[in-house]
Amino acid sequence: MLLRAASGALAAAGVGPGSRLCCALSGGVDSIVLLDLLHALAPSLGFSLQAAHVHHGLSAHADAWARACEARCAQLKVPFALFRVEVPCGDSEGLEAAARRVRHAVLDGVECDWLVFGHHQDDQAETILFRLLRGSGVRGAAAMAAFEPPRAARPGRLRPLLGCRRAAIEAWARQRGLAWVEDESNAALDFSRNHLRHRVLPVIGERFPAAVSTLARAAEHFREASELLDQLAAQDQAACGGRTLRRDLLLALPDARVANLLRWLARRNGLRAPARARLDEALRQMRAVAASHPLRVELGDMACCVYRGQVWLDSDAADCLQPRRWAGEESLPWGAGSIDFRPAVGEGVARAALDGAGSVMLAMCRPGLRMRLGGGRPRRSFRKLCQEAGVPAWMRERLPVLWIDGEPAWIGGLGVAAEFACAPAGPGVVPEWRVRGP
Ligand SMILES: Nc1ncnc2c1ncn2[C@@H]1O[C@H](COP(=O)(O)OP(=O)(O)OP(=O)(O)O)[C@@H](O)[C@H]1O
Repeated sequence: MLLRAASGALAAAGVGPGSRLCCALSGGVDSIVLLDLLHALAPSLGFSLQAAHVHHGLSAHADAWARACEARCAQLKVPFALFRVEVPCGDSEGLEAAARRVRHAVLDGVECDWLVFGHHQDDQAETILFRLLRGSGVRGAAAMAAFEPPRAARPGRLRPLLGCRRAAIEAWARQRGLAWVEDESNAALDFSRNHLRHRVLPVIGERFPAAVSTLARAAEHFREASELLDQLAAQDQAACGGRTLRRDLLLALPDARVANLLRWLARRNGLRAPARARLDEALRQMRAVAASHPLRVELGDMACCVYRGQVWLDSDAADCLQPRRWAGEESLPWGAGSIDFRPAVGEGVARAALDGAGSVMLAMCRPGLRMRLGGGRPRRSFRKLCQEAGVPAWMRERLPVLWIDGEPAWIGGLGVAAEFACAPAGPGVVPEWRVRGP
């Protein structure tokens, strides 16, 4: 039964000949059984198997767990990797959460297609209950996925035992005579999760004997709903103009859809989704101020920026705006956006000034920058130019400046310096700044 469930879950994720699996081995009964099952399935499904243990150094027994994992892998002739990590103390989310974050980060670096975890149905029920009690939304209530496909350089995640009960896993371990280690923290009732496991779920089970599988089923419904919300966010993003959103189109959407879209954008960029109250505040301000008013609202790991009719999420510290040499490229990256250089006639920077220059650099503003924007106009300081053009203070340090032999020739959002401007009907290059969210 357990073997069939695991094999079905692997097949559903497309695991087959050539797939490289790594069993995340804690040494506890769940992952010891998982390793046993994967080892049994590898020849018939044709995947290669390795195992990895993360040594957090937090428990007095940590060395013994690592040795037990290594010994079991040696018995099974499964290649084994041990990772020693340091868990930072004083994490705002607590030691357990910090350990989990460090563990996942190190496991993500394992050379494989799939990391395989021993989570089971009882874990799933505890997770959904725990998250609901913390007021989580649809996404959090979706709890854990049976599989998460590989992303960028990160291996995918598989949880082949997610449909299996803890009791069935323990029964398998006993029947096969497997040895495992007990994590003493699992018995400690002071952790909320353990409290749910040992105190709350048994009481619920007295009245609702199928509570664990029912809660796991509810998680699946939430997962479906969460996927639909993600699809809606992708559609809304496209309808609002793509990577940078058009303010007018975005604000034509109801609040709940704007919030859904901003959360989705944050997650897609590896940032923590902003708290509900911050999102509400961003929306309130966006709706309250005039369309032409620039705005920057902090949203935790990022900020929501509104400028010249565009809205984007900004996680870009100004110090990531690296100076770059321009040597005729069509486009250069600038923060999360780009500067595109468009050949033109009678506008932009004079081609001759660019071609004859010793160095053309794209960089931030430097102290003391002064520039004359038009023939008859006075030379002005950078601050004055920004004030006149209504560039908000938070935007100023991000403005790209094109420096020709150390002189400012163009400032993004402001214009071309009179000395470098292209003559009427002469060949020119127009730099175009494309602001984009992360
Ligand atoms: N120290 C470890 N080294 C390698 N894998 C581990 C380790 N600890 C846990 N795992 C893997 O994670 C699974 C879940 O473990 P556990 O329930 O202790 O973690 P969790 O914190 O509840 O979950 P998660 O780490 O996924 O958030 C285990 O079955 C195992 O596959």
